[in-house]
Amino acid sequence: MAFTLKSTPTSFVHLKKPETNLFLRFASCKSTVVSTRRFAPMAALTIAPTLGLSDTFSNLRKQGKVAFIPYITAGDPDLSTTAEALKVLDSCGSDIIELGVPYSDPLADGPVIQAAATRSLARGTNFDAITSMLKEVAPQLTCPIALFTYYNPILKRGIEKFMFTVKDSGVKGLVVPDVPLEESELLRKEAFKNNIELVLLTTPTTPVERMKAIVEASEGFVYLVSSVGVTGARASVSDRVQTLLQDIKEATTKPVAVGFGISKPEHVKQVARWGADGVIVGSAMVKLLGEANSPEEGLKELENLAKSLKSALP
Ligand SMILES: O=P(O)(O)OC[C@@H](O)[C@@H](O)c1c[nH]c2ccccc12
Repeated sequence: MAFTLKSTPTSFVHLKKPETNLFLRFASCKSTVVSTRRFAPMAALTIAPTLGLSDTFSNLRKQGKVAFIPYITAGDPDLSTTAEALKVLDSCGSDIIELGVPYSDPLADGPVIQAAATRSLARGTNFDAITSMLKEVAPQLTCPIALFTYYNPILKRGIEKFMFTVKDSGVKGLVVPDVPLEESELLRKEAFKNNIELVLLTTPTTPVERMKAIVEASEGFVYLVSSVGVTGARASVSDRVQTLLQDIKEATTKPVAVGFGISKPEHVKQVARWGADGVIVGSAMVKLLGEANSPEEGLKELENLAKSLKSALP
């Protein structure tokens, strides 16, 4: 389904007609004419439907590229800044954006993302406001959104209702870090019914047989948690990631993205060299956005970090 552009988004204009494909990125990063042929007059302004997670990775694999996947917390510092941040991250070349639903008991999160969730909830951010914002913004993005939520908010809303709302908002993927594999069957069924790719996570302490089952069940990509503990920027990425990636790639041809602790260009270079198909960066992004003196300052710093990490990737 092609979307008619309601208004030219600040960050991206994708003009597409059968005989003309003018692909321009007017971005706060920089205006890059990626590829252009003769521009037929009166081209219909349409946004091509966003690809899903798997298709995004297969396109990148064909180009020998590694996915840049930033994570931010919805509603921190506020939802309108989140909407702008999504456009900035998209225009800086993000391949997938992980958008976190703030939760009061984020067990796997370190202090930066916990604080972001607290600030967002204190402002009254809720699931309905997030999905309404996404319904407006997602069609303006070229990269897919993977919604990130803990399991409890899904159960509270009801899996079927939750999944329908997520699909209706234009989201293409879902990351649920604390759903036990044994309980994920219904979630996976509903996700599949709604054409949502449910991403599962494996960790350095996951037994090999369990890792194989997780990898088999995961859709879109496999999330490899790089280190034990909670989220948060680390000084370096554990070199255990190299062997963990090898073990997973012996078990599947599905793309594997690595997260936890990645915050610098040298980190993303290292993880890409080890064979990751994608790198996920959360806390370092969230800190800049949520702890800035103003939303404008936070968006500018977010853009600078996103550009430096993206340019460090093949
Ligand atoms: O923040 P980090 O260390 O860059 O890690 C990514 C992480 O933020 C994101 O993927 C995420 C946010 N909350 C989580 C909870 C569990 C697993 C992953 C996450």
